[in-house]
Amino acid sequence: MIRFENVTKRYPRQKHPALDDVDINIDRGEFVFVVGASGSGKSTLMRLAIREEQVSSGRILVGGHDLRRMPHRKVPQLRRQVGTVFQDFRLLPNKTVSQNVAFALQVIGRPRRAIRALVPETLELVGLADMGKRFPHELSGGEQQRVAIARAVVNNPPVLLADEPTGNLDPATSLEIVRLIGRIHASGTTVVMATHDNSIVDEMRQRVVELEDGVVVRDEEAGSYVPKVVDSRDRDERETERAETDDEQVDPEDRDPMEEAPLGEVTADDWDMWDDPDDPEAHR
Ligand SMILES: Nc1ncnc2c1ncn2[C@@H]1O[C@H](COP(=O)(O)OP(=O)(O)OP(=O)(O)O)[C@@H](O)[C@H]1O
Repeated sequence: MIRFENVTKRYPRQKHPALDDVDINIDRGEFVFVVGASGSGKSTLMRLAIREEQVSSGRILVGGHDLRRMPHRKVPQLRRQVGTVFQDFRLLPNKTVSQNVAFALQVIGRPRRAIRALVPETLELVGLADMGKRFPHELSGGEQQRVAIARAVVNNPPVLLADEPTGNLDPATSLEIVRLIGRIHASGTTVVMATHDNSIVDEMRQRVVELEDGVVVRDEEAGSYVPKVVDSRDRDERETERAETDDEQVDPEDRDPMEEAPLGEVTADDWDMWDDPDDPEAHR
């Protein structure tokens, strides 16, 4: 379903690659935790999988489609097949809970009748049946994350990517969120979740891929996670390196030429691309 083949990602002017020769094969229906210390490359892996970034070398296949060769106009189509959830929820503050979830369907042109049915159904799935009329600021962090999850799955994508979805939540709420994602997985969705929260990894007992400085150092079925204590000098050096880069202007030459395409560009016939009958890889 998602295949990273010898993937290396170098950011401009960084001494070390963020990902270095990474090989991971995620089959349809799997639940995979991507773990590792801060800066190990987890978010980079996620961003590459939705083509927010491009690989420096190697290739990534999602549903059999080589992301390097995917035309720009197909990127919104890819992102409709891969629901995403982030640490900071990213809800639209001026829209209600229902409107936030409905918006994900409106931008892809789903008919009003379908939206009216799907939104309450999905809010019920995430345990927010009675909160459709509230605004994000009237919700707890855990509730906001449930809305974000509802928005990510309302279109029933085959894949859910969650990048530190519990990073802003207390331990009890984190567990509720990861159990909710577990239920979504049980209904057939392939889930990839980046985290450095060992308690949720240990609770779920799913496959664990561990990154260290951009390299896969462990790939284990039903794994657990014992975070390594990072030498504070190493961490300080890395943070300084990152800060120096952030201060610099990015040369336009170094920018990803495939900037994010607006979701509104998607047309109905783009759906065909996902299940390409001529593509032997598409159903892996
Ligand atoms: N846009 C960027 N430009 C330059 N370097 C970057 C960029 N994004 C990430 N990096 C560098 O790539 C490496 C991997 O970062 P990444 O954000 O993928 O790690 P992470 O494991 O997700 O960390 P965290 O858990 O703190 O989010 C780090 O050294 C980081 O400084």
